[in-house]
Amino acid sequence: MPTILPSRTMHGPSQADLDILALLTSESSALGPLSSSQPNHSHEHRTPGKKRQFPPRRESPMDALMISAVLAGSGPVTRHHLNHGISRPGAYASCDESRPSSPSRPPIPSKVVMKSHQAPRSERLKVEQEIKTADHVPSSPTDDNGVAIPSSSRIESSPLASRSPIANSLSSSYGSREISKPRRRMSIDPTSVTQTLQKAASPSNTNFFHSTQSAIPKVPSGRPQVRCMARTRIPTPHGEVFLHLYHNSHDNKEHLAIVIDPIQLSPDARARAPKGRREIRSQSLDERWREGETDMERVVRGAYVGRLIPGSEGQASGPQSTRDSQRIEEEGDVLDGMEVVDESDESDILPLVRIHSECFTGETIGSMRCDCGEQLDEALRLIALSQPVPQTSTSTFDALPTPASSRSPSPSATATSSSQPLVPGRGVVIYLRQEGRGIGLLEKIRAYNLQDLGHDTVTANLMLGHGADERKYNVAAEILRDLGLNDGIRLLTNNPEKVEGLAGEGIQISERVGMVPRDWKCSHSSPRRVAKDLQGVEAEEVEYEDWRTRRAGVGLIGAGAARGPELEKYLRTKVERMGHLIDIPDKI
Ligand SMILES: Nc1nc2c(ncn2[C@@H]2O[C@H](COP(=O)(O)OP(=O)(O)OP(=O)(O)O)[C@@H](O)[C@H]2O)c(=O)[nH]1
Repeated sequence: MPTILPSRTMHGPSQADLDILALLTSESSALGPLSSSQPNHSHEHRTPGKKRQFPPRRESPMDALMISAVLAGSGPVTRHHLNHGISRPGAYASCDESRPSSPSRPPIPSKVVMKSHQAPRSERLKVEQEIKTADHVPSSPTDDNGVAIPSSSRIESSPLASRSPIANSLSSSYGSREISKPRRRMSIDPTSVTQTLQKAASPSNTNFFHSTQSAIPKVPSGRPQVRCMARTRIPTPHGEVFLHLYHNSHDNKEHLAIVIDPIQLSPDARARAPKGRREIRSQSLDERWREGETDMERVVRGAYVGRLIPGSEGQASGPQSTRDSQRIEEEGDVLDGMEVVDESDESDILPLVRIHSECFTGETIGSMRCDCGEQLDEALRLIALSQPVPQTSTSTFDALPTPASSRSPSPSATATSSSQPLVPGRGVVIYLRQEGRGIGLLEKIRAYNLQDLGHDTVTANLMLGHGADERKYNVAAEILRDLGLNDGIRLLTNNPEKVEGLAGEGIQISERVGMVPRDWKCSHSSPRRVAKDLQGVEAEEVEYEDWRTRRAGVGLIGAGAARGPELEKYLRTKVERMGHLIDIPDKI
């Protein structure tokens, strides 16, 4: 009877099949022997009680990447294809694939193909060399003061123009990402200004602007120098503010000033403010940084007036002295040899100032170990609050701390109780990077653990070998001076050391305003308790005021949802332009 062979046997293995089988099962195979060809350990000589000896493990030179690529029929792959991707054209574009607006997209092949994003190293080095040569400017141009203008400060008309054809062609074939290095086109990084300042600074100020980041900053003997490097408008729950970033010659921290000055932003606020009110502006930002700087350079660093409008070029500010004399001339205050009316004498509220020290835990993760987050929020709210102009001149107020002044009413209380017309609030939060009262975050975290063992904040600091409070206020004083806020401010604090520290640096503090925790305000002025005795609309109003005080800001963790057209645009851009993995809802 004929034997019925399985179909595979009927066709019989080809010579190629047999060769592959031989290769895979041989001892020298890269994949190692198959189980059927495992060495038979039963033949090994085994001494009783001794562990069995296995031959040394052989690492396969093949890896999953290679195997899957080979199986997908993508041609030769080696493990040295670092930075080469296995990708289908159109990969990462799952949304785009279904988009009707991309009909020109080529059909997606089912086969995976290898696509190199990188040229061979020798060619890449060649391109880099080309670019370096193209960027090299043999003789550095100088500004009018003879100070060399570094390449970072020059506007380059056409960065690719001076490259050789080979660099340009390689640039296009490899994509600009690989070959173009980040380049600055405007003098927003004022290296030349640094040099100018270094000239002006005392010889000991060689670390000004920290040209060597790793160097331990030297503390100059005199007052620290500060410079506002940039400012920008930020919309907040308390209105729009101008964030100023400062560098200084004392430490290598970037301290900040959050300026609230609505007259710079809204004609309505300007109209409501007393006529002589001056804008709070940084002198160091507004001054000329180098000869020939352009308006656009000034606008980009924030030295502009009013607000920036999309599509416009912005109106660059002039150096402050020029602006002031221009303003006086425009307003007709200078009349040949006649009396000059100083409008600044007109009654106005003094700027409210808060010197705030950084607190990552309180401000970022909403730690309830301290009220720093709330204080920051509350300070901005109080500064932005419209208030009546005080009846008596504040300049006669005793500024120095007294027990009575620590209970000084907050501006909100004054604002709501008075029937006087209100003027827009103004002032600044100086945000000092003095985490943990100057000991830094690491040490503060350690201090928290000691506090968890029962010690208070001061003892914990001392146990770690620190002072109870290691903060200084000299940089803050210089920032206030730069903003023109050194001759009469209201200081928002309960901390007498701050008052003394600032006064010692020459800042004239006309009044101290208490920084009352919101919860205390609620329970001590007891709107809820009062509400219990009230009925109807009145009770609702008191309760609403209580809620409003507690939830004054929406920026803090757990305090509510941030919302607004600018935030919406920001989120949309992240999704549409930057590929963030989140769907934009139909209706925001
Ligand atoms: N070392 C240490 N620092 C803390 C602790 N809790 C908060 N801080 C820091 O304290 C600083 C805030 O200082 P506070 O003493 O709360 O307040 P203040 O600014 O001196 O005083 P006010 O102006 O009245 O608010 C921030 O830098 C916080 O990081 C703590 O437990 N230990």
